[in-house]
Amino acid sequence: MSLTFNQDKEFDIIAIGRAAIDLNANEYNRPMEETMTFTKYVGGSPANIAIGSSKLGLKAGFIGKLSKDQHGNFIKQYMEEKEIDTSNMVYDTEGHKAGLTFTEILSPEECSILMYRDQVADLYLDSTEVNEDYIKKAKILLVSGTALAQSPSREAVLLAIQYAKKNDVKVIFELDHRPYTWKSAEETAVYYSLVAELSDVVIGTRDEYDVMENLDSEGDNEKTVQHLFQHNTELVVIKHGVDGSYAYEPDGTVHKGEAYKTKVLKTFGAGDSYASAFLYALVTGKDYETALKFGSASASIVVSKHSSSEAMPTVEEIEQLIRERS
Ligand SMILES: Nc1ncnc2c1ncn2[C@@H]1O[C@H](COP(=O)(O)OP(=O)(O)O)[C@@H](O)[C@H]1O
Ligand SMILES: O=C(O)C[C@@H](O)[C@H](O)C(=O)COP(=O)(O)O
Repeated sequence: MSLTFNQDKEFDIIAIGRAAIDLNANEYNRPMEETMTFTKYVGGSPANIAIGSSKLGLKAGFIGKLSKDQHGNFIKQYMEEKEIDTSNMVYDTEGHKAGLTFTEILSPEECSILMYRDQVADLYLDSTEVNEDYIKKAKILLVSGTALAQSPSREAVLLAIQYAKKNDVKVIFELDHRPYTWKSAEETAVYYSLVAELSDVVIGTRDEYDVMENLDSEGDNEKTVQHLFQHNTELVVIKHGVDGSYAYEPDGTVHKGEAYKTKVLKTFGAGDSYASAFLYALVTGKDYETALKFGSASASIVVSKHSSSEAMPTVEEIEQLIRERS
């Protein structure tokens, strides 16, 4: 049984949350202390997913707040160049800045990100800036967990979810846990659980589900999915890095997705590229096994490249990789 989407909707996906700046180390395979130059890309998990979706041919929109400066302008211009609707991206008027993510590539397997997110504009998105008439036009509302970290963004996202559920819009919750802006593990677990239980699809790594369940050790996938299926969830995706990923259905069916090995330049970007291609496959009516392949292939392509957003692949690139590895 596959998820169904209202095909009469104008947008395939509307994402809500941060659109920020990635600054990826040019001198890599060394500590960031030794990196002297960076390349600037648009970043922010929901923005990356919207960009990836648009590159795959989906009609994508975005709800978010931008800094009123050159960074905000760069983000908006880039997303418009990628044919994302930015009519519901608003500029901050209180001097809040764009989120900056500096990336460190110590080695292909050892990467870390340094996020500057204090008082960032995206967390000041207000409920009055969330438009029901916009959200109702979408097949999917993509919610990023980090947007729940602080008010007023938190309430804006909860309102967006209410609008989605009222208007036959599927809610996809990408857990996207970034500890930097949360006050406590307990608070994170409360809001992650609340939103996951409201969502039609939940996507995350095993570690992120452990955060949602406030566990000190690795949790059990079966227990995770059984809890979520007692609520509104129709599909649970649990990612395990290079070990692959699983898609769980309420009837007990489990689908396994293998990672496609590649020459890794950096490990970040995997999750956002995975999500955009996985959702592309779902929205275009492919089965879950194919959706897992699309997600894994997209991630494999992006981890072999320098950026997350700019590196998002086309359908042809994904299908070619799947064919080559079959
Ligand atoms: N080193 C890698 N090589 C190839 N594919 C990878 C690699 N790391 C991750 N992937 C793919 O990307 C998916 C998501 O990666 P994962 O690390 O689980 O999520 P996130 O990037 O959100 O932390 C994995 O299930 C796998 O298919
Ligand atoms: O989400 C962010 O703010 C940072 C991203 O822009 C960055 O590209 C990244 O870390 C993506 O990693 P992923 O979650 O593995 O896709």
